[in-house]
This record gives sequence, structure tokens and C-alpha cells, in this order.
Amino acid sequence: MAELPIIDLSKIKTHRNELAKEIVHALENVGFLFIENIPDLDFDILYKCCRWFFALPWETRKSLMRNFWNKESKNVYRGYFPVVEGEPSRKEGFECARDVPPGDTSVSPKNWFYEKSVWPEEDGSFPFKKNMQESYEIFHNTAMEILKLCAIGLGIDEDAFTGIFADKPMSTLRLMHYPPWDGKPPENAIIEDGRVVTTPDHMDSNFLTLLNIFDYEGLEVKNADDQWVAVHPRPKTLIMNIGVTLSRMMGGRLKATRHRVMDIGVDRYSLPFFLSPSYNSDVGINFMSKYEKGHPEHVPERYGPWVLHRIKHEIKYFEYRVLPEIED
Ligand SMILES: O=C(O)CCC(=O)C(=O)O
Ligand SMILES: [Fe+2]
Repeated sequence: MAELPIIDLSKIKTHRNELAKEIVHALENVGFLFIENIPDLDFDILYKCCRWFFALPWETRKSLMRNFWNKESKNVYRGYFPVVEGEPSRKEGFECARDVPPGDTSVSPKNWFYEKSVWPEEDGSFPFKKNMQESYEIFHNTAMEILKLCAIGLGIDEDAFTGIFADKPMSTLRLMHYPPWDGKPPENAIIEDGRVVTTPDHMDSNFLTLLNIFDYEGLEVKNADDQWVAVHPRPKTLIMNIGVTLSRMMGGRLKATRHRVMDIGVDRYSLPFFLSPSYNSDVGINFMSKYEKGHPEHVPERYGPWVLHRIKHEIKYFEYRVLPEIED
């Protein structure tokens, strides 16, 4: 695979069916694509958000740390997670989301997936919270437009997918910083050919990911011939892939492609938006049988419990295996 397919969103009104077919074709084959000409998205602001946050004093980052790493914190899920020595995933991150509207009593207080985002104090020189909240909404809207195209390309109702995000999506906007290894990397970060990973081989668990890699190399995806291929950054372009949730609903017809990040020897920043359905929405298998005859019967399944089990007990990435269970 040479380059990833490129979807030009400036054609969204004029070439709707064409784009829809291109997206579905890309998801049926490569599973990764570039998205360019995204309305309203300011890549310079996104980069500034990364640089601003990770330049904050350690004490400030620590005060936003999840409760697992800082017992003085109340936040379990949102906020800051630190670099954990000995992990093959060498990154610190900051995660935020759209808060549930005040007074919404439909969410159990024990359901930490919906806890309020925590924010660092600002001195007025850079509107970090405002930029992050606005960017979250731009990513969300972009994802909804893409999912409409995806449905059109599959020949089903345009809103077949968007409905499960209408009420309280569990999406996350994450800033990431990969600092260079401090000395020798741990054995579990060294792969077959002696090279070093900073995010090991994985598939995303959520529904769809929109990723910014700025000007950084390092991302690799596995192609249909089972070869790792480098994704070179393109200016002002997002990388899109789907997660296991959507792939599983589609019986594997749309591909959740394996990917990893290689050590590039210097600080690396990236910014993924992990689009995730609402906790109670149905992401069960055989989704297409809701729209077409000839598929095995759809089996309803709630997103929240399914994804918690997957990230905590099956995948066990360091930032997720520490999460508590949810009784609901
Ligand atoms: O940092 C990157 O380029 C990709 C990170 C990634 O794949 C992830 O966080 O799921
Ligand atoms: Fe990923």
C-alpha cells in the first residue's frame, strides 16, 4: 500500500454519492484514510493545545491526574494520565469530553464514563478550555458527516449510524505527548526487527477515530498483505480509521485496521478524537439486518458494558485496565 485514500470533504455537497462510495470502499479495504478540507478545524490551534498542556508544571498536571495515580483527585476517567515506566506505551495524555447537561438525571452518578471534564487554570494568554471544547464539537460534527456518507455508501438510511450519538455520546478528545525513552526502553517495547514502539500494535475499540499527527512520522498501519506500512503526515489532513465497535456491527465488512506508533527518537505529539456511542445505545452484531433482508438476525447489545469489558479485561492498556467496574 503506498498512500492512504484521500477523502476531500469540500466535495461533500457537490459529489455526495461519489464520496460515500469512496469512504465505504476505503473502509472495506485499507480501513485507514486521509480526510482533508474539514470545515472549521484549525490545526494550528490543536497543536498549540498540545504544546500548552504538556508544558504545564508537573504539579498542575498532577492535580488533573486520574484518581488511580493521584488519590487526591476525584476524577476516575477524564483528565490527565502520566507516563508509566516499564510500559511499552510511552505517553502521557489529557482527555476531555462534552459534559452531560446540568440537571440530566438519566445518568447514574456511579457511571464515571460521564464524569465532568477537569480543566487546568488559565492565565488568560491562551484559551485552552474554549479551544478544546470547540474542537470537540467540530470533530463530532465532522464524524457525523462522515457517518452519513458511510451510510449512503452502504445503501442504507443516511442517519442509520448518527442516531446512536444523538443522546450523550461517550466520545473523548485526547491530547498525547510521547517523550523520548529515558535510557533503554523496556524489553516489551522492542519488536522483532529491533525497532522500538511507543504505542504497540492495536485496533481501536471505539466506533471511529479522527487522528491528528501534525508533522510527525511514526504511525504505521497493517495492510491487507499483513505488512506494516508507514503513514506519512499530510498538512492539514486528518487520519480516519474505524474501531472494533463498528467493524463488529458490520460483521467485519468494514475493517478495524491494526496500527502502532514507532519511536521517532524525539518528542511526538498527536491528538485523536475517539468517537464513541452513548452508554445505552445498541451496537449489537448483524446491524445490517435492520436495513436489508438476507442477514442473520441482529442481536442487541449496549455499548457501555461491552466497551468497558473490552478495554479493561481484554485489551488491558495501562490507561484503561485501572478503571473501576460500573454497576448500573
Ligand atoms: O499517536 C498516534 O499517532 C496514534 C495513537 C493511537 O493509535 C491511539 O491512541 O489509539
Ligand atoms: Fe489507535
